[in-house]
Amino acid sequence: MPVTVIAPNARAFLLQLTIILTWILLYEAADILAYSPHASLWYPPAALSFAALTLFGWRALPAIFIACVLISLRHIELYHPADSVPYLQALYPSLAHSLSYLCGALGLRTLVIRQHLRYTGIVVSFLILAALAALAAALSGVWSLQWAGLLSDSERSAIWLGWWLGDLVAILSLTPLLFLLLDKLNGAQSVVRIGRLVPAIPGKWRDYAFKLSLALIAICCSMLLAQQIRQLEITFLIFFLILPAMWLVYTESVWRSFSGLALISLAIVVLMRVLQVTDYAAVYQFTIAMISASMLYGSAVPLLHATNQQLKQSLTIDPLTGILSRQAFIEQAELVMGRAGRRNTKLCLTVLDLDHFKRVNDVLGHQVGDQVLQQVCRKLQTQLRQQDLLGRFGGDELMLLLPETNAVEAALLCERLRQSIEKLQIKVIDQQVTASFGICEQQPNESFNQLFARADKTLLQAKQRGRNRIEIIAADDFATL
Ligand SMILES: Nc1nc2c(ncn2[C@@H]2O[C@H](COP(=O)(O)OP(=O)(O)OP(=O)(O)O)[C@@H](O)[C@H]2O)c(=O)[nH]1
Repeated sequence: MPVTVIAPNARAFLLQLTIILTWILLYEAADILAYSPHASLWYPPAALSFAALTLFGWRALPAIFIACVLISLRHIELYHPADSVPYLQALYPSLAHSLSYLCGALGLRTLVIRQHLRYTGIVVSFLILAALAALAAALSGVWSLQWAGLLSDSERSAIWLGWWLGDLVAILSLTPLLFLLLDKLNGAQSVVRIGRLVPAIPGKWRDYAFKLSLALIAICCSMLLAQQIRQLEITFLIFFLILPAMWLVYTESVWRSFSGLALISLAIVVLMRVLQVTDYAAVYQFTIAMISASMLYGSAVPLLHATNQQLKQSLTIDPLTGILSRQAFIEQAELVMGRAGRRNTKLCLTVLDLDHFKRVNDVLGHQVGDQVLQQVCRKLQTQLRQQDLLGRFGGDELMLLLPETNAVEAALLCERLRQSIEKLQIKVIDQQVTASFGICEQQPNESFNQLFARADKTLLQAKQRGRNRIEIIAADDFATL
């Protein structure tokens, strides 16, 4: 298949072009939803500016600035054709927007890079810096428009709050998804790699669609009621949206959660416009802001869950050999022994230890020693039944619990195991790596510790009697195979 290689310069140009076009497209979308001049219910270009400047730093500045200038010029031509606005002054709002978001984005970049922020740290910093950058963009934006002669003093004081909220709501609800999309576009090389930080959660699309539909139904119902009844209290019904939204975020991947969040915010702003409930714009804007912040915090839950799973796994499984850790082996062995006692069935515990393993390390090195341990464990595992338990007591000492097995059967199995270790053909100087086994059959009401102590003593016997051998205690007597 032919492979297209894009030169770095062409790649950079494509990136700039993509940002400019997307920015303009988002501006047009926001313009449809503007409810008063310079005040949108939700202003997506701000989200793109913040996301692109955070991910690409200074490199995204030209694209953002050019997009702003183009839009400012068009805005002046459309809305102030008669005014003699010097075109140079049209640069003020573009500078105000670009520089405000650049400061916020650079702040976030610096924190992520210098402080090695973890996921929740990134979320908290993002929320604070997004709010500050949006505030700076709104205040400098209205001032710049006044300086350019496009806004009066009274208009300036009337619109800065709506401007701020519109920007902030869009940033909180759309930037997380834009972080993921732009990072993918950038070959997962960006500073904020949320997609990498949070593990993927496999889930059915049908379940995701169900949760998302519940959220959309909650939005539609509450907003229709608000339109019909037209009472402020009724608009607060939208807060119930938090239930499906949090269900979504706790149980789905960040990609699905953040796409859902973008869709939820889009549905609210579109319905606000369609149902003509813009009188309650502030309620809905605060709802989006609160839901977004909660979903962002909530998206740490799958991460915590995955970390817990990893921790649990590392406590249960011995990382070197992949067999049960000592603790996990003892816990499971006690359960199996309890069951055997109740059912009155036979059970054996074997403790085995590699012979002269210290020599393997001394002669061949610790790394080879590790490989020998891994090889031995793999070999043992292939010869055991599903109900048998294999665990590492520590060092080169392993434990093997054999349910529903009497001493004779255990001895036969262990003899096969002993031979298979011998056949591994790991030689140290002139000697083969072998193992010694101590087998004990469980006595009535015997605890794990008591059984282990006896099996360990039996192993010692095998070592003293020459190694590479099996010793058994069937009842109270020693036997040698
Ligand atoms: N490579 C490696 N070596 C380990 C590990 N854990 C313990 N050891 C080494 O395993 C050796 C265990 O030696 P011992 O069981 O005391 O003695 P031995 O040389 O096996 O002799 P006998 O048991 O008496 O046959 C020590 O040298 C430990 O340092 C490990 O995870 N990896």
